[in-house]
Amino acid sequence: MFDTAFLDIPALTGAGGTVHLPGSKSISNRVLLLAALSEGRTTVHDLLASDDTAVMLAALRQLGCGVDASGSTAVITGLGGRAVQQQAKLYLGNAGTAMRPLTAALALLGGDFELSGVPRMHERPIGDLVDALRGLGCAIDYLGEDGFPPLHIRTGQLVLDAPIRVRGDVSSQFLTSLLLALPLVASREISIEVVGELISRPYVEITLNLLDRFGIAVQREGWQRFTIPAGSRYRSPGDIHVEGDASSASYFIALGAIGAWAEGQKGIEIEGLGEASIQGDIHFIEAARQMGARIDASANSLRIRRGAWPLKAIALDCNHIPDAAMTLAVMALYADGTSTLRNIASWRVKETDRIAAMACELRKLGASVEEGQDFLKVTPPVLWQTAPIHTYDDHRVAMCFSLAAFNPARLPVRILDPRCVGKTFPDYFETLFSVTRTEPELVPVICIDGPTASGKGTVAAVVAQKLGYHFLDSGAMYRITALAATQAGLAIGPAQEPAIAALARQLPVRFADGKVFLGNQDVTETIRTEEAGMNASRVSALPSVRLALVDLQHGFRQLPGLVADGRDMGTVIFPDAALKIFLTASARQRAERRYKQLISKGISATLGGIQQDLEARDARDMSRQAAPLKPADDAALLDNSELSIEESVAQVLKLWQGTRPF
Ligand SMILES: Nc1ncnc2c1ncn2[C@@H]1O[C@H](COP(=O)(O)OP(=O)(O)OP(=O)(O)O)[C@@H](O)[C@H]1O
Ligand SMILES: Nc1ccn([C@@H]2O[C@H](COP(=O)(O)O)[C@@H](O)[C@H]2O)c(=O)n1
Repeated sequence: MFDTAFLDIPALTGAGGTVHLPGSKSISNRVLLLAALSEGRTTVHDLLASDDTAVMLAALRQLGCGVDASGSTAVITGLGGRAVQQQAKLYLGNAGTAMRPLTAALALLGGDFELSGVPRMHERPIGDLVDALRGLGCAIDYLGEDGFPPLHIRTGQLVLDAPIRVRGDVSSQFLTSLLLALPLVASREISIEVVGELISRPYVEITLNLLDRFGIAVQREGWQRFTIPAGSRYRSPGDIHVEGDASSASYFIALGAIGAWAEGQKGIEIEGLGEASIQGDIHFIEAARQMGARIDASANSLRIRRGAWPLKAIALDCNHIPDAAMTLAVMALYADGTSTLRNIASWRVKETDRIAAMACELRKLGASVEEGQDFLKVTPPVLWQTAPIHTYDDHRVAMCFSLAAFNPARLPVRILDPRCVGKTFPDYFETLFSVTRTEPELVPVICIDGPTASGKGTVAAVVAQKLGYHFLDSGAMYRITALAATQAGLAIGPAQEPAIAALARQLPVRFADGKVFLGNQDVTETIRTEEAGMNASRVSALPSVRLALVDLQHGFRQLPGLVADGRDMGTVIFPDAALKIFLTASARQRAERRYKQLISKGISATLGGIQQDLEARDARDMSRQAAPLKPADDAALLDNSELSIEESVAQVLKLWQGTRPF
């Protein structure tokens, strides 16, 4: 997951590859609750591991439920219809799929519970559900504003002899919550009557489908009346599989429709989700087809390719695909006219006011947008612009706007707070980058060159981490080559140059979990000695060795960007880098830093000896024929003798920001 303040996505030019989707959020949290209410153990496979499921699992644990979760599998030992803990304070983040059903279940079970969430959760209405539950005799108080969480639930006096009435036109989750919870008290037949037009019906269909899997056969009369038969009891199915998230699929379906693919590629393939899905958002494929996407669908997989281009503008009632429809709003940027998305009033009470949010952010890109209480009209930009995209702690806003990176103006897109995708798709951006491509020159590179122990590696690694970029420690390549040569019995010098270059071309180097491997050998520490540095300096003076390592270094230039440190990053390897820094410090300072570094590792050294060594190494690096150490003509010079690491990093980031179009 990108845990950075922002993520800059370079302009993207193509898409192709296979996507494995995370499990559906809607199914995951419903299944967890049903498993918790059932007797016995349920093994949930392919469970979504995300912020929303994490809060549900934590709440179930607090209620005394057995939870053994690891990766995408969770074994739930159910409560069998009663909360073991009669008292708990549950924090439910921004997970509507946890807040609403748990409110209903705990109100019916009775006890003393407080349910709260993030500030936005306290702005999301729950009054219609509370009214319906109060009508049954449940005791629920508002701890803040009336109609909104946080809530205090106590034991009430249930009266179940009349049909329960609930509004269906604000959120279908109120009906879903009652349907999931009422079997707890179904000693007699219980009916629910929906007041108003029921929205987001496909989500209610998911609920009915899953209730059926857990032994509850709800009878339905149209979309107005639902009856839970007398004597209904939750029965664990034992094992249950969660299908891939259809709403999350929408970004990759759009990607297939927008991104041209290379000759011979099959477009975007999505596995684990197809026409047999029980999720309403699977109908997004029909909308995408209307816009021009070519989609081949089987029961459990989808293949998407670009069809009509530009996409065709649409006018669509999106009530049946409320979440995935946000993706259409961004696809509309690539359409041949104005697209209208209607019947989307429910967007206003989601993680954020999504109509307002989408309108505001689409305008930043240059689109003309008309916004109504329940519709959005999007006309593509005449002139594309770029600006930081605010994401409102809403995972879908963040994921949708990544698609703007295909803009014809080839502008990068900045997504603020990319971590918010953790709600449903923690690895969204990694997955995106694994199936997109761009021209190498569009992948930004920051080069930090300079003499030994100036702090290049330290600063470069922190800058890379703050930007979510890849990191190339090019010095390690020479250190490893020198080690490989020594291990092969080759004397480091011109006589063995062809043999060492041959070794370098095939160097079996691997970087994993902060470690460096030469073949299967962990050489992380071995290459860090002063002797290894000196050998690296000698080997790096051999021109054909340098040449042999060029492709390996170019290979690090991957989406979304690269920070590379070394001696010739800006002058030779990445001459087109967007930012080049030449980082220096006085020889005395550098010797002191290296001295402290070695002493802290338990390696004995003298300050004088170190200063002599590093000056000798710098002299050789600067005087060699091939790619000598020197600032690139367009490099910014940064002397950090008097700067801390944090100050050096801040300086680099400031210079970097100066190169960005945001
Ligand atoms: N202001 C500073 N900026 C960067 N590093 C600093 C600073 N002050 C102290 N250091 C320390 O200096 C030491 C040397 O830094 P680092 O290894 O990053 O240098 P380098 O230039 O990459 O060296 P080499 O070229 O030998 O790999 C580290 O222990 C680092 O923590
Ligand atoms: N781009 C580079 C990087 C390093 N070298 C040589 O390798 C030696 C070790 O580098 P460290 O950054 O790990 O200290 C260095 O002294 C250089 O001789 C290089 O030539 N080009």
